[in-house]
Amino acid sequence: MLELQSIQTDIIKADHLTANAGERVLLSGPSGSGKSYFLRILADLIPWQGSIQLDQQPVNGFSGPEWRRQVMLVPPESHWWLPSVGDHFSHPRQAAVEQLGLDPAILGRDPQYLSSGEKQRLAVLRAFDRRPKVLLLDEPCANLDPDRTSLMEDMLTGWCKEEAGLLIMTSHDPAQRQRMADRHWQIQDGHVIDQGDSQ
Ligand SMILES: Nc1ncnc2c1ncn2[C@@H]1O[C@H](COP(=O)(O)OP(=O)(O)OP(=O)(O)O)[C@@H](O)[C@H]1O
Repeated sequence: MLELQSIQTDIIKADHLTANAGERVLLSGPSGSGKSYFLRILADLIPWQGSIQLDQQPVNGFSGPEWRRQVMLVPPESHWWLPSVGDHFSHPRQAAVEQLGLDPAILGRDPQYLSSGEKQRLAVLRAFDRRPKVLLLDEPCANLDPDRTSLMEDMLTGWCKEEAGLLIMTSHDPAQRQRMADRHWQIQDGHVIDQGDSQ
């Protein structure tokens, strides 16, 4: 589904990586190794050389906005620009909001008063609404306690299964990798290496 070949920038290299629909790929590496940067390459937000294909179609076969709708990055700091949280969703999301451990009344609130963890969970739900094929998440559980982390992991796993979506997420947590990873990509000395399903 997603295939990368000979990716090269000043900071990151990747020889050949593939990931399939429905998979959960966990991206690890030391702090500052380039995990967030690599997600930005996949979203075609920074210059890079090489080849990235989605369903055998190269990036340049898509307009920029269409590529980023299909290969969607949710950064750790999400942006909210409408008066209430619910205004950002195309259809009612009460059930999903509850599944993430949030009070559905949050949909009526002003986004500027949300906590980091609330914003993080709602940003993922908002991304689901746009039906991406690939979801790129930068530490989606960074601001969540263990219970909410577990709810988020269940929701992400459900999305991969139900939508045949490909999830690529960064994580510093080996236990999370053990729970979630169908495939483990690791950044070592500037190279992104597929460690298979090794935990
Ligand atoms: N657009 C860019 N151009 C050049 N260098 C960049 C760019 N974006 C990030 N960097 C640099 O790339 C390096 C890796 O940063 P990045 O944020 O990707 O690390 P990370 O692995 O996600 O770290 P952490 O685990 O601490 O979040 C940093 O030195 C950063 O300054």
